Amino acid sequence: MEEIIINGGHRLTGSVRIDGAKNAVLPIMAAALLAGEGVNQIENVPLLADVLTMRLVLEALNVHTEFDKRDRVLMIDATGRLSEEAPFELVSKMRASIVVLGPLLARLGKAKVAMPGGCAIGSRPIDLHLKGLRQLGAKITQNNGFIEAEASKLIGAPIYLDFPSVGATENIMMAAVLAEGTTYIDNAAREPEIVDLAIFLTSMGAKITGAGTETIKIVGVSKLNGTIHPVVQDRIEAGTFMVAAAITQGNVLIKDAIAAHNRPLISKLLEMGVTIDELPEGIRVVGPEKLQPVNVKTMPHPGFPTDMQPQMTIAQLMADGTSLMNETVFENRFMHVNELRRMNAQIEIEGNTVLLHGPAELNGAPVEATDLRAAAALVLAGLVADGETRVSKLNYLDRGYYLLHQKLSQLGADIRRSDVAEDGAERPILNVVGNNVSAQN
Ligand SMILES: CC(=O)N[C@H]1[C@@H](OP(=O)(O)OP(=O)(O)OC[C@H]2O[C@@H](n3ccc(=O)[nH]c3=O)[C@H](O)[C@@H]2O)O[C@H](CO)[C@@H](O)[C@@H]1O
Ligand SMILES: C=C(OP(=O)(O)O)C(=O)O
Repeated sequence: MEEIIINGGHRLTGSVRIDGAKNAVLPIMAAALLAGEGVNQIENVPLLADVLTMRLVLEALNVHTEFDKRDRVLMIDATGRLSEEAPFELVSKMRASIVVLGPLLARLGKAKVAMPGGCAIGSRPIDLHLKGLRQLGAKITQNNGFIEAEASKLIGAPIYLDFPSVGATENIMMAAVLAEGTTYIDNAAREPEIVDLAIFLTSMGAKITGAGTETIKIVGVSKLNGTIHPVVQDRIEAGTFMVAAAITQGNVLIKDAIAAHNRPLISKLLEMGVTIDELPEGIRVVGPEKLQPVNVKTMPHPGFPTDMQPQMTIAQLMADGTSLMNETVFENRFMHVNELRRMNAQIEIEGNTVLLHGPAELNGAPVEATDLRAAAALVLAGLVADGETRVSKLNYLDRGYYLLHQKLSQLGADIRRSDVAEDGAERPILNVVGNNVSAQN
């Protein structure tokens, strides 16, 4: 069983480099399907399990890919004869693979993608994706667990999203870039990853304005070409390190972090008494002796990100008093709470709100991750717990963090990753070469 083993109580100091964003690279990899000519060169690609899964999805669609893991460059050549079917085995492994639906439909006039199903944090329907694609003229049916979409021609249209869904905005954008005429997406998602996707598509030859605002305008073009694109920095990984510094009375420079992408987190950490300096070289975070309690509500961007909610609850637990966390985006994103209770945390759940009673005196314990950000939160809890914490089910962590344990160790945490073999002996699981992982797929 792979575990991260942490002995809490160490101050974090130094600087840390953040990788490219998972939530930007996945739709960008799907958008590469739109290039009928030329090869796409995606740079700053994070070495994550989800990236490897999306690469398999592309290869199942007959796309040729080459991944230079040392330099983090992924070449995607979608100029060959593509298949329209994204298989169940891969889509069921990663919900985000649903974003191949829009580009496949635009490129081939048809697509068959397995229904992604729910996941631990919520039921996560895709009705808004399908409604938008239908408004562009697609005929969509659901048969035997697959979504089948067809359109001899996509035609631009005004589309209003009932909720600013990130995935629906991306799927619709990627279909509309090759549609005839103009599409407006109203109440669009405004996340920085939407902006990065729009930059990528524009560089491929698409005509998009308004990404990052609530109305995105897309004027369809007849073809798109391959381009070169560096993936934007992962604001959630950056935010996770900001919380790590805040709770350990640390002093950490998050290199090249983009403050504008983490405004809601910065604002809440300042309220808690954390010192934050926005410098040309990044964001410096200095944790105080005592954190002040603070109430937080998750919202679509530019609200407080749900992907930082579990990590933020650790800062709230360490604060001097009771804090509230209200989760409004996903209906089941408090699964880390039961594990934290095993570490002696005093937490009450009332509907979609938790009351976190601080300052917690956390005890190290064996705990299990239940989803990606829960895994990160448990690692953070281990940094401030008394004694040894062992976090298992690291497959969740590997979806979104590359060598988190190594980066924390370089900042002074007592943390290691092990694979406990049959004979009980521990051995490192990742074959690390410099800042690279070899033979991971
Ligand atoms: C790969 C990726 O980028 N994942 C991110 C993306 O997920 P994802 O794109 O799945 O998230 P959405 O913004 O679509 O979902 C937000 C809410 O809208 C609901 N909804 C969504 C679509 C739909 O058709 N119908 C519907 O009801 C969902 O169930 C959820 O309650 O944005 C989420 C919200 O910031 C993040 O937590 C995820 O990390
Ligand atoms: C929920 C997340 O991702 P996904 O949408 O890929 O499950 C996340 O990154 O926290």
